Amino acid sequence: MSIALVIPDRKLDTLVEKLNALLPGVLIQQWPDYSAPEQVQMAVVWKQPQGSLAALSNLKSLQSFGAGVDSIVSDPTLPDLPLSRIVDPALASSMVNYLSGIVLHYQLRLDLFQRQQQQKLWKPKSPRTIQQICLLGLGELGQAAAQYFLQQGYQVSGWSRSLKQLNGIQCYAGDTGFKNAVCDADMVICLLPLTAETTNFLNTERLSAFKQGAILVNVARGAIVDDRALLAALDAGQLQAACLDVFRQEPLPATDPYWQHPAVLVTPHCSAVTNVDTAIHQIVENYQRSINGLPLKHLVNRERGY
Ligand SMILES: NC(=O)C1=CN([C@@H]2O[C@H](COP(=O)(O)OP(=O)(O)OC[C@H]3O[C@@H](n4cnc5c(N)ncnc54)[C@H](OP(=O)(O)O)[C@@H]3O)[C@@H](O)[C@H]2O)C=CC1
Ligand SMILES: O=C(O)C(=O)CO
Repeated sequence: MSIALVIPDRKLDTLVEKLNALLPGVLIQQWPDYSAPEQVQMAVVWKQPQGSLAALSNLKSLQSFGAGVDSIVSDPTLPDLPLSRIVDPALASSMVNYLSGIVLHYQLRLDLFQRQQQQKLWKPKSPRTIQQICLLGLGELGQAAAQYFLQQGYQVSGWSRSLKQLNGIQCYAGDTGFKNAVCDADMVICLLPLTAETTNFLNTERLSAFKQGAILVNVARGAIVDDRALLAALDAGQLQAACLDVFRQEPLPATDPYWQHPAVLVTPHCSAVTNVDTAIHQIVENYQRSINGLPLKHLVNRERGY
């Protein structure tokens, strides 16, 4: 009985400690130093190197250590096994917290006042109007954010692959639905998964469907945005600002124009990080399900890629 952790570049002491406490007798092995790879039934994976699961000859299931699985399913050596992802109210609450802070940041014009401070410029201005917020993606995180903003009194629209019916939220799907979802929104928040369909999805044409002067917040994945199109839309004033938490290349290279752009707020992929204290329960439950031949919770649809 064993679990393998294939999570490079992260300190895993707390995760190992908690797994040992909750699953006594289960051997926790860490890539690349597997001691008994043939004993591993479940692998907990995040940005795993290609081939890192090859030695796990009796592997039954895969558990992502995060919510988005793009970096996992893009591995051509990934075995064709059930893959589950993290769905955790604590993750959703962390995302909602970040997004509520970002809305206030722009409403209070902190972006402008920060620039003015650099010039020692004392120039008061009344708050920005943010009345309608659009969520691209109405899944676990998108719906949590949509419900929060609705409770705060904003008008909320949302867009997803399949059409939803959510009280108080204007829901849309499909190509024409996209335009209707974004056209009146003062802020558009991207919470789509990165898949073949969503790569470079926010291109020139789609950004031009946004309301003039809208603000884009991307907390999903960098490659969903066509970076050149976004920079052009900002420079032309089609968009007023962009808050970016995720990037095509992370860490964001020092030469990237986003760092210096006056209309861009860069945060280092920190809006919702997996909380070991809460996510551990899903990992343990899925391990127990896996060894008992039960379906995992929060399975990824491998064909759709999310
Ligand atoms: N920055 C950060 O720290 C974090 C970022 N993330 C990112 O957030 C993403 C969303 O997470 P989560 O809410 O849990 O994901 P879900 O899978 O629960 O929701 C995804 C939503 O996107 C919609 N969608 C998928 N593909 C399309 C498409 N082609 N066109 C229109 N809508 C589409 C889905 O539609 P439908 O409902 O019809 O299936 C669904 O509503 C993750 O994939 C991850 O990349 C997650 C955690 C932290
Ligand atoms: O869980 C995810 O998908 C993340 O991006 C965590 O940072």
